[in-house]
Amino acid sequence: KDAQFAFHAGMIAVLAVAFAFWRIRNTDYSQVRTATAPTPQSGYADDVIRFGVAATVVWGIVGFLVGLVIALQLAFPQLNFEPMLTFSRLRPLHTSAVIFAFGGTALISTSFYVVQRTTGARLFGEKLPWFVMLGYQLFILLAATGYLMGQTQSKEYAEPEWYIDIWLTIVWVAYLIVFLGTILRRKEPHIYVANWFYLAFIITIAMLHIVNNLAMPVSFLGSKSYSLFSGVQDALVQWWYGHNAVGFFLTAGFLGMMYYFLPKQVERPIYSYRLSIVHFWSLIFMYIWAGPHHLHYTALPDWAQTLGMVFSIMLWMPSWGGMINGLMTLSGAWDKLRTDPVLRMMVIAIAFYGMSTFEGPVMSIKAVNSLSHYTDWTIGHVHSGALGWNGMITFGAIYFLVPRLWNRDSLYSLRLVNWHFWLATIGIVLYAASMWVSGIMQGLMWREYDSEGYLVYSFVETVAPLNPFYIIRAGGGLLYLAGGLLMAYNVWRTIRGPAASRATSATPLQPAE
Ligand code: HEM
Ligand code: HEM
Ligand SMILES: [Cu+2]
Repeated sequence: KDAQFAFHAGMIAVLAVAFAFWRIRNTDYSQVRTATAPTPQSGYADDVIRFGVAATVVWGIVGFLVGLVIALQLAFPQLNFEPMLTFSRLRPLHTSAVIFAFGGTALISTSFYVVQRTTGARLFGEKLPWFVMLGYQLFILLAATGYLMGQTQSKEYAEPEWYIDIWLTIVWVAYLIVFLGTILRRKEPHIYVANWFYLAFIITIAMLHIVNNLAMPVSFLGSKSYSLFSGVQDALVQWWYGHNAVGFFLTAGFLGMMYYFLPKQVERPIYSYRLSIVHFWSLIFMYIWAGPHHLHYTALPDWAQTLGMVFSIMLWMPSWGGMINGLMTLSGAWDKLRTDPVLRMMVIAIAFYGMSTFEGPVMSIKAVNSLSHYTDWTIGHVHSGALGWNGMITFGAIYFLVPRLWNRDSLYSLRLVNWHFWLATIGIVLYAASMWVSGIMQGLMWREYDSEGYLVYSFVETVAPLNPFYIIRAGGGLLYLAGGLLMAYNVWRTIRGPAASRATSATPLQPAE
């Protein structure tokens, strides 16, 4: 019925034919004819993780690059010259590329790594993990090409249309089966806390995704659909989803990453295992109620807004429980920060996690939100969490994983890691600081009245002064992107470099770590 649907159908047809050819060329027919069962694989399933780690690096670069482009488009509107590449289409491309492509692929890859190492079991299913990984990449490609063609169902962070949502649901259920199946096969009676965080992320995202995307397609051969909800109910469901995407995708999943890679890198056990359990349960029970802080001063009933505010403020405690647990894991080993740039990356991630989860509860207070809402302050808050916490902890995990997955003695260059660290950190500071200034300025100008009760500034007069700050923000983004490119080079050289001196090419199953 429409060009977007036709394009996606064609794209899937081409990929399916290519996959069929690949299968035919790579099938061992001698085995088929003699009907011998393929030899069961032993050791950890790491191929799929190697693919995922490489894809994470690529998606990171793409996402940061598109971020830089839209930052420049806000500073220099003349850059909106081509309909497919306008700000309105590239913005969802950016948010999906960084959150779902970069963050999601990092979460799937690290969860596959962590669950095997902490259970002493091989990933459940031989082909299923590959189905999850490649199926998820297909979801990203469908979403991204859809945005460029102008497709959206107008729900932030849930823009793809119904058929892409259904595909993601299938992939996500397979992900749950792989993860749970591996846990059920564990050789270790105890389930390490990182797996709890990953599991909470997988289950909750499934629930949020399905409910928020309930919709009726106009035609089964067209892309347009209508949401099951309307009006304020639609808004509430959308921000229940949006806020918990932050809580479970960008927080719980990445805490799973922290709880494995940080103790491994410091070579110390987690500071307090009891604290990790307490803050896990309080985090997941509180996050789910805080969504209405995105709808302050809207048609949402007042009591619901206050409820969202109260739960947001309470969230401060479980959030900082995670931060304190991470930082205190370093007690007695702080000197390692001087020599280990990978550890430094993880620690600054935790510091930014603490900062953005302090800022968030403050912004959820209705009096503060009346100033910050709709302004660049929100954008600054988003990126101190996203660049500082999600970005940095992922970089740390990548630097940890690459030498181990490709069986190398060490990374190609620790000096480059150090450069990456400083470029990214200065980039974040420029980004967050410029957005605080422009955001608060914007908020104050919008609410300034003269003695007769008239607004002092017209809207356009509040836009013009933002320009210098948008240029500073783009500068910060450029530094962050440059750091990402150094990482890509470092990862590439590590993979191309010589194999480890103690060569053990296949990773055998080891007792749970
Ligand atoms: C080079 C780095 C980056 C740059 C230059 C950049 C730039 C931008 C820009 C210009 C916007 C639109 C702001 C507006 O509409 O006023 C934006 C939005 C957004 N970005 Fe980034 N970004 C970067 C990295 C990231 C990363 C790594 C993440 C997540 C992991 C992220 C998540 C988001 C989100 C969630 C939004 C939407 C915010 C909202 O609607 O409140 N960004 N980014
Ligand atoms: C206790 C933790 C947190 C609380 C209570 C919180 C609270 C808030 C509040 C009040 C807003 C502004 C809503 C508005 O005025 O429209 C907001 C926006 C946002 N926050 Fe947080 N935040 C927290 C942590 C984080 C973290 C760690 C991240 C990222 C990793 C994050 C990502 C976002 C995003 C993406 C938005 C923009 C949503 C949008 O309008 O598109 N938050 N948060
Ligand atoms: Cu929220």
